[in-house]
Amino acid sequence: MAGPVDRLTGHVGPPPLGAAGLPARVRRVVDRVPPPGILHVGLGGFHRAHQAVYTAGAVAAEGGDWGIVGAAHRSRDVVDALRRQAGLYTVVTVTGERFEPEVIGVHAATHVEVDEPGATETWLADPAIKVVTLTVTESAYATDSAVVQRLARGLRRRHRSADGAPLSLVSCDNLPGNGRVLRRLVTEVVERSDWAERARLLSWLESDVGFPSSMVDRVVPAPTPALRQRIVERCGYDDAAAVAGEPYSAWVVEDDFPAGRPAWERAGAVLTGDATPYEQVKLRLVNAPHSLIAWLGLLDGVGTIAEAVAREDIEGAARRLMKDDMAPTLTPPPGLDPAAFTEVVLARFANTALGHTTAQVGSLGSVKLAARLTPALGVWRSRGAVPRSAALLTAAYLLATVSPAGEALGDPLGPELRRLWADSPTPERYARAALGESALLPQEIGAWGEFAAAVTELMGALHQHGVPAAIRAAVGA
Ligand SMILES: NC(=O)C1=CN([C@@H]2O[C@H](COP(=O)(O)OP(=O)(O)OC[C@H]3O[C@@H](n4cnc5c(N)ncnc54)[C@H](O)[C@@H]3O)[C@@H](O)[C@H]2O)C=CC1
Ligand SMILES: O=P(O)(O)OC[C@H]1O[C@](O)(CO)[C@@H](O)[C@@H]1O
Repeated sequence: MAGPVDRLTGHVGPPPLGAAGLPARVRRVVDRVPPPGILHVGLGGFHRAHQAVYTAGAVAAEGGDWGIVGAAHRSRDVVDALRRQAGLYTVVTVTGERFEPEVIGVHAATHVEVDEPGATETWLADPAIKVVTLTVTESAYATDSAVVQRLARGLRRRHRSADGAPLSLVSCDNLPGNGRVLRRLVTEVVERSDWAERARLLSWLESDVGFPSSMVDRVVPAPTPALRQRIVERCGYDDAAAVAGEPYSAWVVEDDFPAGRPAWERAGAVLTGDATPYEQVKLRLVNAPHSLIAWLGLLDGVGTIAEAVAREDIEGAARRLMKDDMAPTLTPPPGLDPAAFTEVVLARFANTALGHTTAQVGSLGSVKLAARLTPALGVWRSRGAVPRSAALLTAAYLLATVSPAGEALGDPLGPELRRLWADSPTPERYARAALGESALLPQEIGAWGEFAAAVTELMGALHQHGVPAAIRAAVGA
């Protein structure tokens, strides 16, 4: 089938995905979209290239009614595309040499929450839904967030109308103990409510609702128009919901599913009793260096993670952060060697085909630092030793946020930090104000004099002498 005709040029565009059969080189993972069994909140790129891929693999291997209902928050783009494409979209695995498209078709329904208020709650109350997954960014984890409020209301409806059918909610955001955090937040919303059935609802949450923690890992940059164009060229169809990701992918999930789950292990996921050691490794040996590379790169005007890590000084700084300051705070899961893992991570970041921008990884800095850095700092403080690369990470964040690139990073603390910088535009005064007064680090760490001194010194080096000199000052390299 031909695609749309351009009214000005008469040019016939490529057909949309789903309008005709797939080219032989593009595999469709599941033959038919399964009936709904999972509700996913946050229909972003990561979900499409991670949890949906594992679910497609599980359904292909073992079947099951595990179709996904995808809830987008505000943007219609992905929902409209998936509706047009009968739930199909392409995930392309990319490296410099590889371009491997696969078509996923597990989304049974989609909606946009702001356009269809109540739709997420209605699905949550439906006993066909046995699992809820979430990728809503770290900043949505607060009792007053729309996501958490909506989940609490939906669970209340389920408790009433579906006779309390059990289910599990799986956070797939990068937070330590993400399942426990989510359980605590939902519980707090119910506790503070004036709902008459509050006590019964709380005991049902305790007994019948699982909140497994999970470790998620795959670099999935925001999709670009260039990716869409490449798919037209390579696959012969247009796909407005396509997404690209690296070959590496991991998912470790606590096996707490009272109503059952897809056979995700058949697609490579690890089901475990405790995801904590995996989460710690992920946050400290993947996310923390990712952030350091992003902020150092941003300070030097470097656009992508791959370009930044191609610089020997920045790669060296990331390696030292992992080796000196992060690995010694970990109890890794059996079989994981932090030194070998470090090299795997650096090679992943060097993937030039991803085009993962320093601005994307550098966004929402204060929220990410709380998950990626603060717990390790607590360990160092109790040992009485100052982690120098972690101080460089903090200094790079603080300066990048007040740099010309800073405003676009969308950090909730950004406006306050820019005000502090405007009031005290020297590294010394700014560092003191930022570490002392803001909610950047918990008070006990913000008030850790030796760490603050190292941050101040390294911010001075970054500001006056630039990135390479500051890296040398941090670790003597
Ligand atoms: N992109 C990646 O490589 C990885 C992402 N993640 C996690 O997934 C999260 C999302 O990443 P992407 O999908 O790449 O980002 P994205 O920007 O493509 O998607 C974010 C999604 O979150 C939704 N969202 C944000 N605030 C919301 C709210 N208040 N209510 C409902 N939905 C809300 C948005 O609608 C959007 O669908 C990350 O913040 C991270 O926690 C984890 C590992 C890898
Ligand atoms: O969340 P960020 O910092 O934008 O980074 C992109 C993603 O790449 C990863 O580090 C790789 O899994 C994710 O954890 C992270 O979310």
